[in-house]
Amino acid sequence: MCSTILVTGGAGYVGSHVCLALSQAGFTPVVYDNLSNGHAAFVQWGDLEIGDIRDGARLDAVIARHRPVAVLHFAALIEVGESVKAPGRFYDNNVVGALTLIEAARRGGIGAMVFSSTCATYGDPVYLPMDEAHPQAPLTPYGRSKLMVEQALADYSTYAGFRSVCLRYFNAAGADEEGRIGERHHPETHAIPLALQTALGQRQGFKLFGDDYDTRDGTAVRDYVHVMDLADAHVRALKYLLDGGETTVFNLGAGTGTTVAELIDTIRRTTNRPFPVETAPRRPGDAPCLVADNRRAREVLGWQPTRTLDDIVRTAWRWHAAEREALEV
Ligand SMILES: NC(=O)c1ccc[n+]([C@@H]2O[C@H](COP(=O)([O-])OP(=O)(O)OC[C@H]3O[C@@H](n4cnc5c(N)ncnc54)[C@H](O)[C@@H]3O)[C@@H](O)[C@H]2O)c1
Ligand SMILES: O=c1ccn([C@@H]2O[C@H](COP(=O)(O)OP(=O)(O)O[C@H]3O[C@H](CO)[C@H](O)[C@H](O)[C@H]3O)[C@@H](O)[C@H]2O)c(=O)[nH]1
Repeated sequence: MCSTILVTGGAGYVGSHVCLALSQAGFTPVVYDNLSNGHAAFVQWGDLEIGDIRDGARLDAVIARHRPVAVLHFAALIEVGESVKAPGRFYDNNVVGALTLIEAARRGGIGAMVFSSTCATYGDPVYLPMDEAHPQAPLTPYGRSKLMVEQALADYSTYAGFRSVCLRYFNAAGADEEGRIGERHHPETHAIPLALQTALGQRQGFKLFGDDYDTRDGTAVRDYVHVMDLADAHVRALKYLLDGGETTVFNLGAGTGTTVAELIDTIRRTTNRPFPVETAPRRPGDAPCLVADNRRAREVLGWQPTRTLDDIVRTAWRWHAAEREALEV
């Protein structure tokens, strides 16, 4: 089997790791990315086609050239804080872009898509852990842009026979075991890379946002899932669709909650560097606790997250330390 898969946003963090997993599973990824936040050097397992998902004609040409059998759609603007400042950019890129892509896929004879959604579509938790039936009330334009695409995909399935799997990630983290690719966001807002860059001396100190939450140590709880476990789930979701599976949604989280204080302890232990941490006010829009109920992905896809928080921090540390070294050369 060497079916070609169109991977939008495949030059970014999660998409590049999924390309690695696709190639290991015998698929041929073709990355479609405008490189606004991606890196050509992350495209190592197939061709790179530079283009924007809002450019239907360019998509038509790429689909005609490579004849993919399905689309994995990662391309999006992802910064939650930016989305509050510039909602129009997010709706244009994430919603108009997704609709343009779906239409191009259909014109090109593609009948299935795996879509990167997020736990941010749930908003504040009503109950924990959160399953896929949890109410969806996003707190930001970013989360709402993702929910709108989920809803459009549901209608495309019902009324046009275009099948999809929406994968709602919790906190993607970690890196390729061999250090070939990793997390490189500009600007970086995620806790793990920021703490590791502080441990490396690239940042002054780590700001811990809020120690007055109603959690076991007062800091916010998140569900960190290794990016290669996420990648494995994408390959499974793709095979599910190629086998004729019907449109559905899965949570992708490890199912375990970690507080920010516990995360910092793990990072200090792994790096063996006692970097400075300063408590700061809560970050606006942050939920106190987000943990996935991942039973559905386990049962339907046979998915099993196998990497621990230690694996996440170890692989991320290796990646960020190598990035730091590269800067010194
Ligand atoms: N990182 C996380 O923890 C997380 C959590 C939940 C959901 N997600 C979702 O996963 C997906 C990937 O996230 P990531 O962390 O890898 O982000 P990323 O910024 O590293 O990757 C996104 C990629 O999409 C490309 N892109 C953006 N807009 C484009 C456009 N209009 N046309 C073509 N390419 C475009 C960027 O250049 C980049 O390579 C996103 O859809 C994001 O919303 C990520
Ligand atoms: O410098 C920092 C950065 C983060 N945090 C804390 O660490 C936890 C994790 O924060 P991240 O920014 O790493 O991740 P989020 O949970 O905010 O974000 C995740 O969920 C978002 C939606 O809520 C988006 O989907 C995003 O892409 C995804 O990583 C939060 O409690 C946050 O307040 C800090 O204390 N200091």
